[in-house]
Amino acid sequence: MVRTPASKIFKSPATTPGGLKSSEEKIFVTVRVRPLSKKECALNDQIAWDCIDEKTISSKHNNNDRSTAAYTFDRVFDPTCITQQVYEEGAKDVTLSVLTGINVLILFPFSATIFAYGQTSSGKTFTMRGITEHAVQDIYEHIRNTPEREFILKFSALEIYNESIMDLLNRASGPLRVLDDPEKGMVIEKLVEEVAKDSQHLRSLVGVCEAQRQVGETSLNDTSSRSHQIIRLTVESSLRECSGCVKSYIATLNLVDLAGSERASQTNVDGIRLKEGSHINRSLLTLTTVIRKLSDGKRVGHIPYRDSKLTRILQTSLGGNSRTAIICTLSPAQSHMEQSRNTLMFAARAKEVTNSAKVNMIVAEKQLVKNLQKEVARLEAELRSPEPSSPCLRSLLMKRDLKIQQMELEMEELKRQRDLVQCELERERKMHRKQKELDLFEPSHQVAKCLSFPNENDSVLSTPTSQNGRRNKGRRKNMSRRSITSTNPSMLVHEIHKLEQRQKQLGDEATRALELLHKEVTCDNLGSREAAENIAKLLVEIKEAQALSSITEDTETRENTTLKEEITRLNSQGNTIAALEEKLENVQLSIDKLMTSITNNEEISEPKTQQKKKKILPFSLRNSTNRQHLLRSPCSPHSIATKVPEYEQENISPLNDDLPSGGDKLQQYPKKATSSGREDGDRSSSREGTPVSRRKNSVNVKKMQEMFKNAAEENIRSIQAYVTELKERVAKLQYQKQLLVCQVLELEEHETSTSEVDCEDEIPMLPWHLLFEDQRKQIIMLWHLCHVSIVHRTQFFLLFRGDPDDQVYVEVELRRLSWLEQQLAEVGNASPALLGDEPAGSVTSSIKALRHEREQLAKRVSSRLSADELEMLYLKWEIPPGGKQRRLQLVNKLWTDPHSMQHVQDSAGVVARLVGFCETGQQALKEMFALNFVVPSDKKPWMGWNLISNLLHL
Ligand SMILES: Nc1ncnc2c1ncn2[C@@H]1O[C@H](COP(=O)(O)OP(=O)(O)OP(=O)(O)O)[C@@H](O)[C@H]1O
Repeated sequence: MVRTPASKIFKSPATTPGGLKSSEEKIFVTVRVRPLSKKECALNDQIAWDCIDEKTISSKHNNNDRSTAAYTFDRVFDPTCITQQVYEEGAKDVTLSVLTGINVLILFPFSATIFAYGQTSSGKTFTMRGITEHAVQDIYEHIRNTPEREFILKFSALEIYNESIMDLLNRASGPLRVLDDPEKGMVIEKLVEEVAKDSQHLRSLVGVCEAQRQVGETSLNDTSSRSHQIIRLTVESSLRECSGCVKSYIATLNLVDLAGSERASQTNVDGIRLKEGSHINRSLLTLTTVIRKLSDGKRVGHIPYRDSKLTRILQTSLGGNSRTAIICTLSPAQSHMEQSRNTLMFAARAKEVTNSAKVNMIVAEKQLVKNLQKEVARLEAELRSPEPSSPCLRSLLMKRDLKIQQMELEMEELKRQRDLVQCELERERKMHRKQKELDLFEPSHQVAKCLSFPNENDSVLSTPTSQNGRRNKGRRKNMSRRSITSTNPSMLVHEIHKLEQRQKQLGDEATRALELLHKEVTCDNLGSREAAENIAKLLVEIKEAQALSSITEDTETRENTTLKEEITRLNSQGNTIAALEEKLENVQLSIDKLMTSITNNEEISEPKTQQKKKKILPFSLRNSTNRQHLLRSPCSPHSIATKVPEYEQENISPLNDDLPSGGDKLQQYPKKATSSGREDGDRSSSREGTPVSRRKNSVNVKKMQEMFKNAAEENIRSIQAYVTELKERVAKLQYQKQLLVCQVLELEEHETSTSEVDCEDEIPMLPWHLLFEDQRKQIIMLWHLCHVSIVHRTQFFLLFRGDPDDQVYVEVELRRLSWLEQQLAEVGNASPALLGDEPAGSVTSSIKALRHEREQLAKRVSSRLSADELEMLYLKWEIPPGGKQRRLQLVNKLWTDPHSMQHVQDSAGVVARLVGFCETGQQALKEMFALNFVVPSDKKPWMGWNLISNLLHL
């Protein structure tokens, strides 16, 4: 027999089973009147008591004192009542309160007490035996009817004999001490407690105790109990399958069979029996006193629990945290009238006693904490165990892991959303900053930067037809969108207008220069006829070019035009610009011819050359604008200073009034000789046509011819340079127009796709990881909509996890699926076959192919997964046990919820196991996805999907 100290059981709990303060519950008091015994009958003893009804008993022969003649109790059992009835109506509720009356979530001590009180031979032992038997019976019946809970019944028993506490399971241990434990309350030291294996075992233990109890013969009772007996059943209960919380409790049932009060005169005892009777009576007297005091409501005063072992042990049951029932037994005999009356008086007092939890509240709370700590320690130990002891716990752990995973995903999603918001915020900040900058600075600063020619590599206008073009298109798209959005449209318009104005200025200058040149050549026969014709032709062409470029006119009226209006205007002038370009080419050719003709000119006459020299000067000087570097005459200050020092000796003065005076180098020019003017040196006395002067003139003419030639060449070169610049500007204009058209198209597309109102300003590109997340979600949804192979989905999902190098693959996949989805939407039932070679098929065939794929995967379940893994998956994916085709059910659940990333992740995990996807060789697999760049309309197979599926031997 395994015995453990039961001291812990004897404690003083202080709260009710519900965890609340104990209710103000009175002790349940019943009276049982036994039949007249044989002896009493033999003595012709009369029945002194009359059970008037179920609750009232009265004395038959005490008519003089009506006030005490009738006693009312919770129940009065007359002699005909059997013990079962007494149990059912007087003790059962209290008994079951240790089993059903408790619904606490924690370990918690509670006690129920049933005891029999009455004079000797009144039937206490007789009644309590029956009560114990029925209680045991009910307890085990309840255990049988409550399979969800696990019960442990522990048995201990003691007797108080002559004020000594004896262990009825271990009498050899001798008298036991009563101890006051600060946490547990009152405890009986070293009291043995034994686990009852079953009801039979429990009954045998009860039998052992009865056998051990002190019994003696008195004149009133052959087997008179000479001690108070307390049988204690401790019930520990817990839920077999706990769902996250601790639902266990502990409660005790005290079955007390008191010794009977007796009068020595009646029992005719002496010696030991007398002594026993004396102790019995004394302890019963204390009990009576305690009850009387408790019933008087004088709890604030001293309650003499400690005056006897009995009251000390029953302290909790009397006014403590206990449900208590007292069965007062009565002999009906007239001869025991007074004793019976005392019993009834005791019963009446007991009826007024109310149990309360106040007394041991602190102790109970400490106990509560301790019990909780114990339970936590137990659960922690179980969790630490490598092998969870019960399926219930395994399931719990798995659910917890899933929950953690789910929370992690939610956290990731929250982080992603946070990043998006931050990105948006940053965008707003940039917009704000930019707006401030625009307010502060000259627009052209930024516009000039924006409008600068792109690098050769940034072929913005090229169409993305090549593979590289496709790969880069996404980047280009972002780049061009960025360039659009980083430019203020009004600034672009402004810049276009400025450009056009400058172009107009150039044209004007060139025209003026040519007009003068033409005049010089034609009027003064300075050049050859061919040169003159060339210049005339050139002039016409320049004017035509100017006329064509008159598109730049009225810029002031277009200051307020919008970017789109400007683009429309430039578009409408596409032919004009092209014509201008062509015209400029002609101008270039004419200039070349002119250059050639002037260079080869040998027919320039000397006087005309001299006249020409005089008249050329104004031309160049009139054009001394900010564009002097373009048009320069032979007499221009720069040319004179550097190329014709002879002029300083020839006293030739400029004829133009526009010439600058004072401090200018032109003051050094020789004055023209006049009839009225004084001449100095050889030049003053010389005459035109004289041999000397002719000789001199001949020399000078040659020099002048040379100078003119040089000046003309230089002027033409200047015009050439102008034309070249003009051509460049026209080309730039053309380029800008095309760029703007592209940007506007992109802008419109962007506006349509995002519905963002403010797209004209800068929109920072999303960080790749955010873009990836978004694109991957789209892809997952498109896979679902297009019934794409789940192996393909798995491969793609596991291979492309957001690495920057994945960008092109993700984009291609997205485009491909978008196309496919579009086809499905447009054609209705036309869709590329999932695993076939034809890109066009039907939705039905795709679904069929997908179903076939799932069936194939289902066949792999048993071979690829262990039994344990499979069971876990069934549990996780909620495949009911005992169902048909559970493997197929499992596979059919995979990849069915595109909205849940957790579902997708889990699905990919399972499919990867089934197809044997391994982490190695990922790059090679990625390359396979890259193979599928063929446009489906090319009637070529979707190599990516087929190839991978074939590799997986499906
Ligand atoms: N309700 C009853 N019906 C029939 N017989 C009874 C009943 N109650 C008691 N008896 C009989 O009365 C006798 C005395 O009963 P019991 O021993 O139970 O009295 P007791 O109160 O325990 O006495 P003590 O205090 O001396 O131990 C026994 O023989 C018992 O069988």
